[in-house]
Amino acid sequence: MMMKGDMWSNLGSTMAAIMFMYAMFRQYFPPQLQDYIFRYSKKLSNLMYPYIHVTFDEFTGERMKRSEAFSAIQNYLSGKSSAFAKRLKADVVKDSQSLVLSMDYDEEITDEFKGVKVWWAARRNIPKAQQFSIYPSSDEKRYYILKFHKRDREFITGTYLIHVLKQGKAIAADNRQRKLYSNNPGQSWSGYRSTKWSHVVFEHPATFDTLAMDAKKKEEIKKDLIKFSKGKEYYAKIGKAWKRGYLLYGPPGTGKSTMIAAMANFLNYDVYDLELTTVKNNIELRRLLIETSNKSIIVIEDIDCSLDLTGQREKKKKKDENEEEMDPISKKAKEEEQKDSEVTLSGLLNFIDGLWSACGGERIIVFTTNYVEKLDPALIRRGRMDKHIEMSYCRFEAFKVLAKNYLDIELHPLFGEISSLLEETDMTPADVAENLMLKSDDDEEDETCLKNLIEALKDAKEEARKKAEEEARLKAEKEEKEKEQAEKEEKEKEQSVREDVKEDATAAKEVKENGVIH
Ligand SMILES: Nc1ncnc2c1ncn2[C@@H]1O[C@H](COP(=O)(O)OP(=O)(O)OP(=O)(O)O)[C@@H](O)[C@H]1O
Ligand SMILES: [Mg+2]
Repeated sequence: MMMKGDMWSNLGSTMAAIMFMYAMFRQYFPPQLQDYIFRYSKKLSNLMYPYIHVTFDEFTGERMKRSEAFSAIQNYLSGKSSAFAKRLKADVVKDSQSLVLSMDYDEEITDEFKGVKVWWAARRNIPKAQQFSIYPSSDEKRYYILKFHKRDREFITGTYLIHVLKQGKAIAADNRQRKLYSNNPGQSWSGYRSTKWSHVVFEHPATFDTLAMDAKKKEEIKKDLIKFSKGKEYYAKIGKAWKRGYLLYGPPGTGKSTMIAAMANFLNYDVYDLELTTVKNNIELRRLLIETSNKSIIVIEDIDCSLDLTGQREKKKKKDENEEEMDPISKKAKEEEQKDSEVTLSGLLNFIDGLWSACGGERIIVFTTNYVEKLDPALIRRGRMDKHIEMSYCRFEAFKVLAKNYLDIELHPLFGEISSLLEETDMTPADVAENLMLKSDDDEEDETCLKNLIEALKDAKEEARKKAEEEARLKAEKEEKEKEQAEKEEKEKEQSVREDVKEDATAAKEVKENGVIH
């Protein structure tokens, strides 16, 4: 057995021999010959080293989009790593209830597929200046390296990598925790991985089952969404970008935002809630669009309030009382933040269907508004907003959904009265729902709720009647006043005509008598 001391002395003498040979080589061989020898020794080592390395960077392209391949590989390897790697990183996913393990940096694992062996390694490059920071660096570069034998090149590039991507995407779909993104005005775009979108986990409980609206209309929307989500080939065939625009309009409290949540839950999509008033200009708008991911709904709420259709935005600036006392840097940052947005209608139209809007695909764009008539026709024409959905006041069909959800009843003797009241009165689903909220666990409460609703509907009906009466009275008053004014004007006109005729007659008489013309 070799002793420790022997081993070190052997290693030392081998190193010394190599260094001696290198020095001889530099001294006695001419530079051209050195080059030649280097080139051939490299070729020789390539011949002797039979492996190929492929790198998969986390961020790719000029705009530094997160690579789909990287994410898929990460997911694929997470399953393998938890079984084989010795050092793992842990992450919480899916309602914070399960842990996903992935291999740690500088760790390597072996994978085997159809009898072919490959090696995967996770690496990262930390910029020198930040190597000693305790916080994760935003410029850190992460990548995976795949190593395989060169004889397997065709199999790996043709079959294995496709298998990895497919599996990775399937695992991602299983673990997917949906997100609600919002654009953050404070955040900067410095650092190549930063984004203005910040997110929280999307956990809205609304579904199409709980959405109160006409059943036929609901089915139609669901069908439309399914057709869209399965339409990749169809959209490619007809040469259209894979996206669809929905315009939801109706009075406040009729379920427009609830519908968006139901759509996202139905399709399992992320939601990007775009606050247009904080977007500085069209370029920033385009960049925000590019940074959205596939399978997402981009929402612009109250579009009529966020964009003045002449191209100028509403002035929102309020003078901050403390602004005078601020130091110059904070003041500049504040001014920058408060600057009026310069997003124009044409910028928004470009966002919806310009060339950039086609990057990625599988996106739904939803606009909501309370006043559809205020919108520029160019914004809502078919092709941009493909489907217009009116969210209206609660009628009996919608009420039945709410009664089932809130009180768990499908039939009740009071339904008849409620039905006719709902046909005569405009009450929003939000108001109906409020009346159906149980105030205690008492079983008798169902009936109390329905009676309360009937009272509320009667009050609303009475109020609407009074309002209509008042409006009719005001209208009649206005018409009476207009009539009086018109009569007065008519009389004055007649009077002035009469006076003119009289004056003319006097003048004619004077001419006749004196031959004078005034
Ligand atoms: N159609 C509906 N089905 C079920 N619940 C509804 C419906 N409409 C309204 N609601 C209830 O009323 C509340 C308010 O609705 P929502 O925020 O979706 O209205 P909105 O149309 O987006 O209003 P706004 O125009 O003010 O944004 C929701 O939390 C929901 O509980
Ligand atoms: Mg809303």
